[in-house]
Amino acid sequence: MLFDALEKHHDTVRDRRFETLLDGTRAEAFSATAGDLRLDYAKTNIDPTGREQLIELLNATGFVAKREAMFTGEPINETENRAVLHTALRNLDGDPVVVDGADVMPEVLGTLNEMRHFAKAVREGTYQGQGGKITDVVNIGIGGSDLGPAMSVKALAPYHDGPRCHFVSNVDPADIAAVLRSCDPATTLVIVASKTFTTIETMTNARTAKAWMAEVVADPGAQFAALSTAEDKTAAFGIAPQRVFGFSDWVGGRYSMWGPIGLSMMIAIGPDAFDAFLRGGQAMDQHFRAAEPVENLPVMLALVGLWHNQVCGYATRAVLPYDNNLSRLPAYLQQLEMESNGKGVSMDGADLPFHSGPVVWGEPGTNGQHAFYQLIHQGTRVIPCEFLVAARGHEEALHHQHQLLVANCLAQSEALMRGRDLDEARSKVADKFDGAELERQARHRVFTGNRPSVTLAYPQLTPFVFGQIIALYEHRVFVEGVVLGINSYDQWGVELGKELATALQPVVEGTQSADGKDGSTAALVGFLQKHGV
Ligand SMILES: O=P(O)(O)OC[C@H]1O[C@H](O)[C@H](O)[C@@H](O)[C@@H]1O
Repeated sequence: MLFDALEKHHDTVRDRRFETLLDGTRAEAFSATAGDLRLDYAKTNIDPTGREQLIELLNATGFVAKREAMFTGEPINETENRAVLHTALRNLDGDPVVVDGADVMPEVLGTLNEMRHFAKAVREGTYQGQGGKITDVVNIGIGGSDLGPAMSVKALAPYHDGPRCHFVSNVDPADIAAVLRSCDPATTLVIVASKTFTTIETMTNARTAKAWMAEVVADPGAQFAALSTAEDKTAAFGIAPQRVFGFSDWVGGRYSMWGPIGLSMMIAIGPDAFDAFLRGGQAMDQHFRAAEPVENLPVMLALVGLWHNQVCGYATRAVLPYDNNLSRLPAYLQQLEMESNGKGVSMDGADLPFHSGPVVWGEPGTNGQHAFYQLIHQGTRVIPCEFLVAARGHEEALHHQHQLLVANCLAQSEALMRGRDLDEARSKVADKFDGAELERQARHRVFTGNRPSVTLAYPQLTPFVFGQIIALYEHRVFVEGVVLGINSYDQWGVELGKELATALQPVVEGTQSADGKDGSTAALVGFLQKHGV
């Protein structure tokens, strides 16, 4: 089996204290830098042999050829027979990328230019709403058409000098109603972001927004823009072609914010800062494509992930940004990683003989410290943690607070590694208790330690650095997918629920009976109907 040798090796290192591995050279040897990023994975129990075995495993998968196949536009999304080319969206120098015999770059760069013109016009007021300059932008989308731009606008808040941006995703009317209540229809631009332009939540919200606008302005369609691969459908919705920004099916939804789906971000921070974001992604692409495995950040991040999930058996991964502007990063990564690598069969359709990708979750530090870190430190399950931390924030006058933030981040990874043994715990409470009570109290204060973490450090969350970070995570998903032998670029697992929801709608509305539904579903429908659904 794929991970047999690694599992055997794990048996030989599992009881070794991490801190005993940390001699004078390990911190450098078990970290990697690229561009502005430093990835430290020294606080794990991966030793030179383990790392060698992980790299051997990677090489045995034909990784180098597969990486090249992705960058050169081969249809590596085999179940949908599509190329996977989000990297082309940040290929700003325009080197040809050929799909089905044609270079896609002229069109990519052409659309990018159209976006720049439109974003500039919105920001400067040469494009206006029917009541004057645009004050608010409402992006209506879900999944990849929401999480990327919503997370980014928050991440790059210090660079936000355009109109206010709002994001509506949920079909729950509470979401759109709250946003629309805060906007003036005469000065609002609505962006309908949907790769397929069929997603029921997005289309429902888009119709609601159009009706809201139609109550006030004469031509609501004139204040709508669309981001989609389905230009026929955007026209049917009444959006003029000059405000439709198209892209191709080789851009996966969860990889799409580098192109038209990033329009709200571009309007918020301006085309130049958006370019810097793209340049950051491009710099990471160049690094990922060329660097040797041990120096390659996405490769090492992926191999560490595989070690923890598939070899050590740790089922989840906590992402803990000590950077409040990255508060939506965990949600974004949940889609990126879990929709990509949450698969039960390998590329050829056979059952996966090991676990697929981990559960990804998290919240920013220091907030999480006062909530769920208890379980990370003392719970019975080991949870590998990924810390993100900047040397500098953007609030120069409050730099001392930033230093406290950094100290907390470093303290957490140190505490997870070192722990606190019974002797130390005893000495902490020896002045308060004695005898059996001292023993009992001390045991509650023991930290086992040996809990792994990686830390991604960077100078400051600028658009350029942010681009590097996101591209790093994207390529990590690719590497993990290659080793697991799965297709990271489809998402059939979301289909069944969609189909059943469509079938259940008339049952919920009461125009169709619940007969034929399972007893639990029928009883829940009955309860909700009794209470007015
Ligand atoms: O952009 P859309 O076509 O509206 O799709 C929005 C989202 O919905 C789908 O169900 C997929 O699971 C996501 O990958 C996608 O990002």
